[in-house]
Amino acid sequence: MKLKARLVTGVLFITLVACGLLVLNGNLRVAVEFTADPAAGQGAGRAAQGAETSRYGGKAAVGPANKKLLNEEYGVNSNVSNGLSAMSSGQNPNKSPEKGIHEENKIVERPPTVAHKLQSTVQKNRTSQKTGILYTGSKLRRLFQNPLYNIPERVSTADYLLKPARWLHATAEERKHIKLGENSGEDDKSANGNGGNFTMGNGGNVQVPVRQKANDEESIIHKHKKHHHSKTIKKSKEKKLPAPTYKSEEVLHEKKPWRLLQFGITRYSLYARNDPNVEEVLKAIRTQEVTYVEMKPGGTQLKLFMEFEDTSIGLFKPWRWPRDRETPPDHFYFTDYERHNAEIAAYHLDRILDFRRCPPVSGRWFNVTSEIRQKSEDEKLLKTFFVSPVGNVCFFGDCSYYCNTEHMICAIKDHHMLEGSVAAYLPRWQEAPRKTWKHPWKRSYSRVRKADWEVTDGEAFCRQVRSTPPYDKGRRFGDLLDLTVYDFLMGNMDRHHYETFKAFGNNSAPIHLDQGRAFGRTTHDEISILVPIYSCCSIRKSTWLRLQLLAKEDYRLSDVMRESMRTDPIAPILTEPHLLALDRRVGIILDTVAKCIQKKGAENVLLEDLKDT
Ligand SMILES: Nc1ncnc2c1ncn2[C@@H]1O[C@H](COP(=O)(O)OP(=O)(O)OP(=O)(O)O)[C@@H](O)[C@H]1O
Ligand SMILES: [Mn+2]
Repeated sequence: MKLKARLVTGVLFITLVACGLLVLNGNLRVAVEFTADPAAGQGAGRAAQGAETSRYGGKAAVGPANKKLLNEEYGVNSNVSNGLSAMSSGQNPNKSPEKGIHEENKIVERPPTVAHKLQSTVQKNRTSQKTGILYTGSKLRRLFQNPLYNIPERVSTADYLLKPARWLHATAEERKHIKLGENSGEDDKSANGNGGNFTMGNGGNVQVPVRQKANDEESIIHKHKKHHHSKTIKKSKEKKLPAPTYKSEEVLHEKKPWRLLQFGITRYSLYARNDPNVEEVLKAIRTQEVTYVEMKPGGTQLKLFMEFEDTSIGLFKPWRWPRDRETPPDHFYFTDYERHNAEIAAYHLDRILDFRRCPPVSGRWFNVTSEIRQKSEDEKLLKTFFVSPVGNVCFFGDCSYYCNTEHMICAIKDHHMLEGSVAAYLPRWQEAPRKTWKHPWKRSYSRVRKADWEVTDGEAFCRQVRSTPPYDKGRRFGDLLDLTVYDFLMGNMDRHHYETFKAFGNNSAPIHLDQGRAFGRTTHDEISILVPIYSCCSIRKSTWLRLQLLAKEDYRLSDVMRESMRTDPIAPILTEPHLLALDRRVGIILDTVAKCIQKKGAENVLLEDLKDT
């Protein structure tokens, strides 16, 4: 009770401070109300409304200053510029690139969550209280301090994915409607504040629910529990392990960064810009003892579930070939090897584009014997281990592609050491079920057949997509274009499906998973990935502005990517030619958009997601 009282007082205090800042800074960028794609939908409108009445929100003070926001204060040209020339234009001496830094203190970020506050001991040791990010390099720092990366996010209680997180963020009144003792994260319609307006499973021929993954995901948990806590888990329950029960005290005492990170998942992103748990989770992935390993069923190539000392789960993908090996030109995208370093680079890119839709991923060296083989009870996996003629420990596992002796995965250092990537795992399926959607511009995955979009007029195909749920309203169409930008930059042709959390219905950000086939070629830019942007002649405004920033010398994408990945335990993650390809591709996107704007006018091309009036 005492703790609860203190918590309420703390939150009230934050609200007061936030409101104070709003009042004091009439021309503040705080005024820009940011809902992920407010342009479009009722859904987003509802979210915004929710945010206004939320105790974190306060009324947005919209001032005339915001109108000048784009061209002056973001440090980008809001007039239509040629992408390649923007890349070489350098900085306008009249507009200080540092402006964002000086004004930093005025900017109200998403307020610290209660989960963050609970972690105060961890935060105390951080070098940067403000951002919670340990960056030393100047360009990345400058980028994240730019106002474009400090647009406040209006997150309301209802926007949090997990029930304990909603409870932590709720007012006393709202808490009455959140029954923590109950299991499912989905059933609590009263608490998610959407008035039953979720259109889950809404029809339309673009969406294709694919496969039930619950069993896959539960399996590691079952086996692990059986192994370590066999007394507490009854056999009869193994088939359908319930989601965790949440008791308020348990929630309040939650200290594990991986769990606190999950509490930060919202309708808009997997983590907040200032969430210190991201770095904490990366640190945990890099240093924690591996306690259990099992093959992840499903998917085409070998992946391992890995459980760590702190009970968190990671998804491991192994080193397959050297970083400078290019995908052979005759290789189909669907037969290409997955690259662990692509998964790591994709996480950094996602974050640098400010999407925050990809779970944190880190590289790590593992001892194949002591940290994989000896930690597994998975017979199917164990029987594939062997020692190669030169004495390296190898295995190949069980999967549909490349799981055979010809494609073995071998230790590449000291006979035992193997590099891999580990992605922080999303909340368990039972707690937060996800829906899988077919990407409308999915490739055919056949050597001979063409996909629909390849044999249909581009504009007509785009119109068809835009008139079909979930792309007809809400934020999803903008998200699809963001995904296009993301995939084009990485050269990822393997985006067949994407996932969202069911609890959010149609109006939520997609989760960026499975980038293992990205970063395959350095000299080739796969223009067909850009087709959605090209044939719809559309892009999200905030993304377009960020790309312009990343095209500038002071924020150059290759430089911030290099810097962002420098601290990874298996750095360098990308070779220089891959980094330089990123800059070239930024130029291509900006050129494509510039041509669209010339043809159709900015108001018809840019999807407004920055309300500035
Ligand atoms: N970090 C994660 N947390 C939770 N689930 C994940 C995570 N990463 C991947 N998954 C789940 O595992 C599935 C398979 O992973 P991934 O797509 O990376 O492997 P894949 O072998 O490329 O699969 P596919 O052949 O289906 O493309 C994903 O579709 C997703 O549902
Ligand atoms: Mn895949």
